[in-house]
Amino acid sequence: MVSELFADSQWEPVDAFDFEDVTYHQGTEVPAVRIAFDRPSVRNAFRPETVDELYRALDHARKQADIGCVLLTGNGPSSKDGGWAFCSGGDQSIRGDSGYEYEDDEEPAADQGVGRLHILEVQRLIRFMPKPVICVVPGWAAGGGHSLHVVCDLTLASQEHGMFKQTDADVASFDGGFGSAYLARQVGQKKAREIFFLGKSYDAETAREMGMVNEAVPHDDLEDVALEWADRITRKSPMAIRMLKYAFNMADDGMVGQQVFAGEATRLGYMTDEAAEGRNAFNEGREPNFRQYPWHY
Ligand SMILES: CC(C)(COP(=O)(O)OP(=O)(O)OC[C@H]1O[C@@H](n2cnc3c(N)ncnc32)[C@H](O)[C@@H]1OP(=O)(O)O)[C@@H](O)C(=O)NCCC(=O)NCCSC(=O)CCC(=O)c1ccccc1C(=O)O
Repeated sequence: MVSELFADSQWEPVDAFDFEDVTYHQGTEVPAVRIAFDRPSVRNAFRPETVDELYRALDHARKQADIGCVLLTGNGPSSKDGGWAFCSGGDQSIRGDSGYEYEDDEEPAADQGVGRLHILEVQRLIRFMPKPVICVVPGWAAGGGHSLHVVCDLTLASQEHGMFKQTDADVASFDGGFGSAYLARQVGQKKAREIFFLGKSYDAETAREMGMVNEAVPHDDLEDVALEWADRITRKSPMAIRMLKYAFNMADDGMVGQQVFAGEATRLGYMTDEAAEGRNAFNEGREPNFRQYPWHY
């Protein structure tokens, strides 16, 4: 069993990968993928191997032209105590003095003498990928897991088990990027500071009222609703959804946000006759005739 909430008939495994710490499935009817942390006995805490696999799955999903939406979730419940989690952040049991350490000494990064903090690369991948990522929270979203939910485009949470808690300051960690600054955009400065400084736990309904969760839904319906949302999104114009995501990002992402948005605008520009005229004129060694194109207003 992948997870108690997993609907077998809706998904098939993505065969290209043989992951240990995450599961990766593609929709049978909806053009979406489901990527899930698969370490329920430690509340889906991530170790460097988990982050590598997560990155590879997300990057694969990013490049699939027939996939329009990513569901990011956590498998469960824990066979030890029945507890549910989306993700409880970095696995503290393998945290070294400068970051999280690989168990396998053969890993190229393992012999460089510093631990890994590359969950931030995953955050950037989620932020910049040209399709919505929905965080599906069946239990705890804590520490770096809380930050991951913050950076996702949308968050759906289990009414009964969804719990949100920022523990970074308890373990001397601090997400000074999206996990805090973008959170403040969602819930406001006072609440964001409360979440980090006090480290209180918030249930799904409270998190929704605060503005960091889109909807709290009955636990048993959580993945069905997530798939319905993915179905709804993927019936819309891919170009419009992509441009909207980048437009939403741009206000907070500075020149990088502008660059990402402008890159997509350039792609759209390249698709015009006007752009073809510029290219053809150069290749044919002649002056471009741009006078044939209107100055739109
Ligand atoms: C999530 C909890 C609140 C859940 O509480 P509860 O339901 O009571 O379960 P427990 O009994 O505590 O846990 C069950 C079981 O799981 C183990 N476990 C849970 N979380 C972790 C973890 N993060 N690492 C290792 N193990 C974990 C726990 O020990 C139990 O094991 P048993 O053997 O059964 O006893 C609660 O579990 C909790 O508070 N967990 C810790 C949350 C936490 O502090 N996470 C780390 C925050 S720091 C971080 O995530 C760094 C992320 C990062 O890489 C980063 C890097 C650079 C900049 C920023 C960041 C960033 O912060 O994002």
